[in-house]
Amino acid sequence: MIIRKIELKDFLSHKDTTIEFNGTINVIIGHNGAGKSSIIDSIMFGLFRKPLRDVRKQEDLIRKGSSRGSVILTLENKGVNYTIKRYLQNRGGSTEDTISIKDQNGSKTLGYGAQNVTQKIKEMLNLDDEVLRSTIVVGQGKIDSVFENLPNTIKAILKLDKIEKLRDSNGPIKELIDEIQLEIKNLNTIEEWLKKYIQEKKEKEQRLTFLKNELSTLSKKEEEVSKRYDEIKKRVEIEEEKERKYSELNSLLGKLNEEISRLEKEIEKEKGLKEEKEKLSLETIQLDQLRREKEKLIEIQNKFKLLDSELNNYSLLIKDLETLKEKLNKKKEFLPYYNEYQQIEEKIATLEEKEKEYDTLLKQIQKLENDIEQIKAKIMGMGNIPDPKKIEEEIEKLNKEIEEKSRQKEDLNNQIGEIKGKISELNRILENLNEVKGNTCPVCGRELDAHHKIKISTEIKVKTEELKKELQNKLLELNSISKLISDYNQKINEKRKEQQIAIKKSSDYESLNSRKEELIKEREKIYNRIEELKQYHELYNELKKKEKELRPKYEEYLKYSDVDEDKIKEKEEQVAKLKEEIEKLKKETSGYDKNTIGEQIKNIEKKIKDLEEKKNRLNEIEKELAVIEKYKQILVQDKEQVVKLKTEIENLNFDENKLKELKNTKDEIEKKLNDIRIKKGEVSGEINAIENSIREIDQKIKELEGKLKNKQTLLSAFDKLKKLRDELSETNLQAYLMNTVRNLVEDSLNNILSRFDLAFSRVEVDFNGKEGIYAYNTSGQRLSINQLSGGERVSIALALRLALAKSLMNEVGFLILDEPTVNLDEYRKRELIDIIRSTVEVVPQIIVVTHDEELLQAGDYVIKVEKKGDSSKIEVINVD
Ligand SMILES: Nc1ncnc2c1ncn2[C@@H]1O[C@H](COP(=O)(O)OP(=O)(O)OP(=O)(O)O)[C@@H](O)[C@H]1O
Repeated sequence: MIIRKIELKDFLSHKDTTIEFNGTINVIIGHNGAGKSSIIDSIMFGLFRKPLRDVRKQEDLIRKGSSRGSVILTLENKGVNYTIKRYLQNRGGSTEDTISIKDQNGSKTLGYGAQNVTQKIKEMLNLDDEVLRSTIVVGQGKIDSVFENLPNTIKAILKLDKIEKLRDSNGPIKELIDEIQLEIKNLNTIEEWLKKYIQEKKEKEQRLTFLKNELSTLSKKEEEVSKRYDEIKKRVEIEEEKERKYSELNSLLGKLNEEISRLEKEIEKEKGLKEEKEKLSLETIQLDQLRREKEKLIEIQNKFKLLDSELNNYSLLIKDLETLKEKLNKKKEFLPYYNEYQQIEEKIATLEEKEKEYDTLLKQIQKLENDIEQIKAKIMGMGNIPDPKKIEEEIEKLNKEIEEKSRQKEDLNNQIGEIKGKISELNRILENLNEVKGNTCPVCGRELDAHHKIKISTEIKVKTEELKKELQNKLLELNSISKLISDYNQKINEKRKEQQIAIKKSSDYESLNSRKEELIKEREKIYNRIEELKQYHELYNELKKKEKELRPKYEEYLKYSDVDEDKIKEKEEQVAKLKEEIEKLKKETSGYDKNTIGEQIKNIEKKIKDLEEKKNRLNEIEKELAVIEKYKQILVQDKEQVVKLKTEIENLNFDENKLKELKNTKDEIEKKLNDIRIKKGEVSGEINAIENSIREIDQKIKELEGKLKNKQTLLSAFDKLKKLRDELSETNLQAYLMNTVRNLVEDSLNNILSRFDLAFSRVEVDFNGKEGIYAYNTSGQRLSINQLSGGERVSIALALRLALAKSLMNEVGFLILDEPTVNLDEYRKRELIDIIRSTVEVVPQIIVVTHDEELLQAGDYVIKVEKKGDSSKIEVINVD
């Protein structure tokens, strides 16, 4: 396992640093305080959350000014990367640490949380931070601290503490021994119990035999008594059956005698009932007669009622007849008016059409007059309409003016162009004149002297001024003409608008006028038709007047129009029929008094009611007599039955005393049988209980015997464990292991030292000696570590750390050294450089932190650390 990369965020002096360890010997170089050791701290923090330096609390590792920090450490083992993320937060913030693996199959988280991650790393490296600090992570100036407590370091690497814990007096082996001892003690007690149970079983079996004998004697007795009991029981049952029958027949006999005396009492009533029947039959003979009488009287009473109503109807009919006759007279009186009215109506109907037309025409005339008046008003409202042609002429005139002015404008533009051309020509001459080198006049071609130059120049300037003035005037003129043209255009626009309005107005005027003419023509036509219709209209009015006058008489006639001679005749017939009817009723009711007939009916009804009650009683008596007749027959049968029952009772021959005697004997035998059975039950119960108890004892014996089977095994386990505990003691297995390791480390150490070019023949590891390590010089003298020079000590210490790493810490592939050259002179330093170079053969990766530039010679990958402001920065330097 080597360190591939470390990424720091706000960790100690590092704000944001990423370092890759790409060399075999990676040298981290920088001035004091640059932030080098912080990198080692971060590696240790990444591995175990414990920096190399002492900090009061973990928050002190966060870069000042920041509230959180983090370290991401990447380790590599045979092409597989492990990434450990550790977080620091102020005030208890929480972000979980993680460890994840990344190989060709992708990445996977192996653990969450600070403790889990640390545990995982311990398992991967197979050691903890303590061991790492005492061996391959070396703090500033602490290379030779490895000599201190070497045996303990090795014990920690070998995890001998775990063996010690195994055999501890509270440890698991001792615990097991105690448990087994206790178990054996328990088994001894069980053995005693077993003996007791066997004895108990024996006693119970003896008692069981005795009880079984007794049970068989009792069973025989029971059989014999039971037989006797069955016999007597049968006899009792026969007598009891007789007893039952005897009492049944007696009770029947009693019931029959009771019935006979009840029937005889009922039959006695017969005579009285017959006499009553006779009497009532005589009395009720009149009932039908009375009923017929009553019906007759009711009929007469109804006829009286009908007569009253018919008399009333008669007087009403007579009244109706008179009214009809009066109406017929009136009808005749108003008939001529009615006929006249009818004729007028017919005439009006023939005129109705024309009258309607007349009316409509009058309305149309009214509307036409209105429309004509409105059109006239509109025409008046239009006022004078200008002539569009005249306006067109004015526009023509204006267009001509514009043409004229445009021509003038064009002339002026030409003139202005000319003047401008002249001015620029003169300017050009003037410029040329100033620049002329030779002595020929550019204007006239004559000799050009200074005087001539001045003269020409003055002339040109005068001329230019004149031209400019002229140009000014022309421009003014051009301006005023342009203004005139735009005024004319403005006027033309206005005239065009006027012209459009005039055209619209005159077209409106035309259409209104023609509409007016049309309406006047139509009005004339209608006037003519009205004239034609006037005579009919007047006739119509006259007829209407007459119709109105006749209307009341016509309506009076209508009131009686439905009356005629037939109706009167019909009424008269009705009167005659009713009169006949009345006469008939009077005849039928004669001889009766209308006022007393009601009273007569009531009296008869009372009598009928009385007789009906008697009739009911007569019916009841007849029913009772029929029942008595039946009773007589039953009585005869019952008496025959009594004789039969008495013979049957006699034949039974039942004796009550005999039954009593038999019952007593049966009770005695039954008691005896019960006593035997109770005794038998008791004996069986005891037998059962004893058998159960024997079964339970057998079960217990079996269980105890099962438990005792282990006793031998436990005894031998007890001996073995005791022996094992002895074997694991410091003087046995641990001593053996330490000795083996000692040999291993010693061989490895000598092997490494042989490459360091030191003047020792051999180095010895001795855990018993005070110093732990001894060196033999070439003369064979044994020297303790304290007797060696500082440089020699550093060499041996480094070799020892490497030897431990190589022989005992296979999983770790790196060595970290912080400022290893402190306290070394120049010569030793150079030696150390050689040694570090040689260590590469032992450990695949070395990380050295130093401020000493000389150490650069040892490295094949150099990382420079600098403090810039408050923050550390790193830079990879090419060593060459
Ligand atoms: N929590 C912190 N935040 C910011 N800076 C810190 C913090 N703790 C310590 N420092 C500073 O970090 C700097 C680097 O310390 P570091 O021990 O890594 O230096 P170095 O390069 O190993 O120096 P030296 O060779 O002197 O040991 C020091 O200047 C120290 O003051």
